[in-house]
Amino acid sequence: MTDPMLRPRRSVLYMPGANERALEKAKTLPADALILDLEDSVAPDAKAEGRERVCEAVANGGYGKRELTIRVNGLGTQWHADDLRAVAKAGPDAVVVPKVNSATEVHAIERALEAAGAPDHTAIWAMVETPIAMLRAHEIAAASDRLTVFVMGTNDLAKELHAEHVPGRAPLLGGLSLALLAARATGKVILDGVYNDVKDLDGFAEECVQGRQFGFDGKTLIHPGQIGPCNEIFAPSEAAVAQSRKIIEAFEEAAAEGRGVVTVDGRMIENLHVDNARRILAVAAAIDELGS
Ligand SMILES: CC(C)(COP(=O)(O)OP(=O)(O)OC[C@H]1O[C@@H](n2cnc3c(N)ncnc32)[C@H](O)[C@@H]1OP(=O)(O)O)[C@@H](O)C(=O)NCCC(=O)NCCSC(=O)C[C@H](O)C(=O)O
Ligand SMILES: [Mg+2]
Repeated sequence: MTDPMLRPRRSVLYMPGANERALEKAKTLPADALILDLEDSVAPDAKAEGRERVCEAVANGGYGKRELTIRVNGLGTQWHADDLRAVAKAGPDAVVVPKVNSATEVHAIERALEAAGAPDHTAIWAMVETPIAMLRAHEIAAASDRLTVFVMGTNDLAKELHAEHVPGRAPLLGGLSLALLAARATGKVILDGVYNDVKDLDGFAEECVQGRQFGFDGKTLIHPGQIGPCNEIFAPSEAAVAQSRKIIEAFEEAAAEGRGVVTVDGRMIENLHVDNARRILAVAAAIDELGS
């Protein structure tokens, strides 16, 4: 794959790091990426055991092409430093750090990974999930090249805002937009937050469509049943791929005749639409490559 930023991250499944059955089951699930969690889903008494278990899972492998990440406990917790040291040794594709609130914190994480000898391929995925992180989203995203992905923490954000979870997510839209603006301005990938009602697949699909329309690259998930619909919704549709090919072809024909603008199906097409069509084809090709 040419561009690591184009790696498919439609479906990114969290699983409790202390749950051996889930860690094993994940090897067969069609998620693009996995987050082996040491934070919210692991009880304080099980943190040390969970840490050992997820690091062992990464070292043993068996997850195929799925991108493998570990979510550590947050800065300022009693587990953070030990988690980072263990993760640096295990060398997953990324370390997911919750509640990142400033560029200074990103630099501290970066230094800790370097000091612990983390391999270069272990990226930082920063969770943005507090009001201050929304207001500082750009400084956080721009703080490091090692930070490649923003992950929305919409449960924590709603909690901090004293907001209610409602269909359409009106109370969260300001924060989602700020994080998206920051991610796009700095060339980072950005993943939408989780949908808590694992039985409500209609509501889940609606939220996936909303996330895709907003511009998110994919969504974080909590249950295997959410993977299939999420993969489908975040992949370019056959119609979008066909339309992209048509746009590129029509524009190239026009350009050969010295024209910089053309219409396709009655709509104006300029260079920027062609760039977008090429991006859609590249995303579709990366998804095909993953499946092969
Ligand atoms: C939400 C769950 C607690 C539901 O669990 P359960 O009722 O046991 O589910 P099922 O009986 O339907 O499970 C069916 C089988 O699937 C396996 N399973 C379930 N979830 C996962 C998973 N996430 N990864 C892998 N495998 C999974 C079960 O083991 C069953 O397998 P089998 O027995 O072989 O049939 C549960 O789904 C769960 O724990 N989900 C993850 C919770 C989690 O990780 N939470 C933390 C991340 S979300 C977050 O932190 C939010 C963020 O920070 C924010 O602020 O927004
Ligand atoms: Mg959270």
